[in-house]
Amino acid sequence: MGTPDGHRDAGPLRPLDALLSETDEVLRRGTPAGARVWSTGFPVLDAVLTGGLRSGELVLLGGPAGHGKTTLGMQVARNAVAAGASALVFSFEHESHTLLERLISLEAAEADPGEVAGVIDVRRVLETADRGESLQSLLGGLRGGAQAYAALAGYGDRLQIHESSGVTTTLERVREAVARVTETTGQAPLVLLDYIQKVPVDRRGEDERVTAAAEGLKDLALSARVPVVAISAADKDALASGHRMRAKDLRGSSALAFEADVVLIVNDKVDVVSREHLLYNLGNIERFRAWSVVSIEKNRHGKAHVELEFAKDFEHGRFDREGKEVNERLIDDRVFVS
Ligand SMILES: Nc1ncnc2c1ncn2[C@@H]1O[C@H](COP(=O)(O)OP(=O)(O)OP(=O)(O)O)[C@@H](O)[C@H]1O
Repeated sequence: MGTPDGHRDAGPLRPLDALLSETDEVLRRGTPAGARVWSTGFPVLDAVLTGGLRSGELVLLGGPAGHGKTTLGMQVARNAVAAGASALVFSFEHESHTLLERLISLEAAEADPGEVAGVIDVRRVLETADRGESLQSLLGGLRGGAQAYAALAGYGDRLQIHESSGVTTTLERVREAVARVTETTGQAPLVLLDYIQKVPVDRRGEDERVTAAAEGLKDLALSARVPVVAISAADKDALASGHRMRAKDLRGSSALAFEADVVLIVNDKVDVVSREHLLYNLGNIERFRAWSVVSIEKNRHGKAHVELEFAKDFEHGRFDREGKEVNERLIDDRVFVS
């Protein structure tokens, strides 16, 4: 039986000689024989991840509330689609029209990083329209709107948003939707799930539920040969001020960190730089507020404990793609609190 990326399904047991000839056969067909790789669209992040996100991987994206997890996840999904792949977003948090408003502005800014319409401009135009005008014509009135509309329309069904429910969107429904998108678009999608603690699982305690959800998503990544990027909420204690969020602060953290292949934690730079950078140059506080630090805390196929920084452009629902390694010393855990 064939699989989405052309590997022959020989069942779970693989003698080495069969594995060698199977790999040889795949290569001779002109197909890559390893995992499929989805570029994140962020060159420095791709470099750390040795190319991008891989089929079979569970990637956790954590961080304190409101610090850009959804923004980063949506941008990675959009970048994959812009590069010709497909993506499926399970959104337990936002309605699809809210994500569409962000996507329109993000797309406009990606085409022209100048003074294009922000998310708020897009929302205002859509919410106040009352003359029966078409979406294309409304967006045509916004700077960058026409290009954004054309790009999004061009993606067609390769980007799909699933308005998920913490009651009915079980792992089984997630699995079915991935299979459906694979079938209709002809390619296995990058999967973004926002967020893992919302997936309904029939277990008692929170840790048990998160464990079951993480196991289920890892299993899905392997069996459907897709990367699953799961956004994760922080534990209550980690939300206290003066704390650098780490993988151990994710809700249900022990199972999450164990199951995940890659763990990315987003923090505001101003919250995580060592205090000497703030004390002796007060201008740094304002400068650091404009940046987020993405810490690669776990990376099964490459270097871990790398700190990257990206300029925020939340006004356009995005981060600047040209990030870099953080130069400043970061605090380890607890910040100095006077
Ligand atoms: N139009 C806008 N202009 C500027 N900032 C905005 C705009 N819209 C949203 N933001 C900010 O962007 C930030 C990132 O939002 P995002 O939804 O990505 O965060 P998150 O980490 O996923 O949050 P949560 O944990 O609440 O889901 C938020 O702090 C929000 O206040």
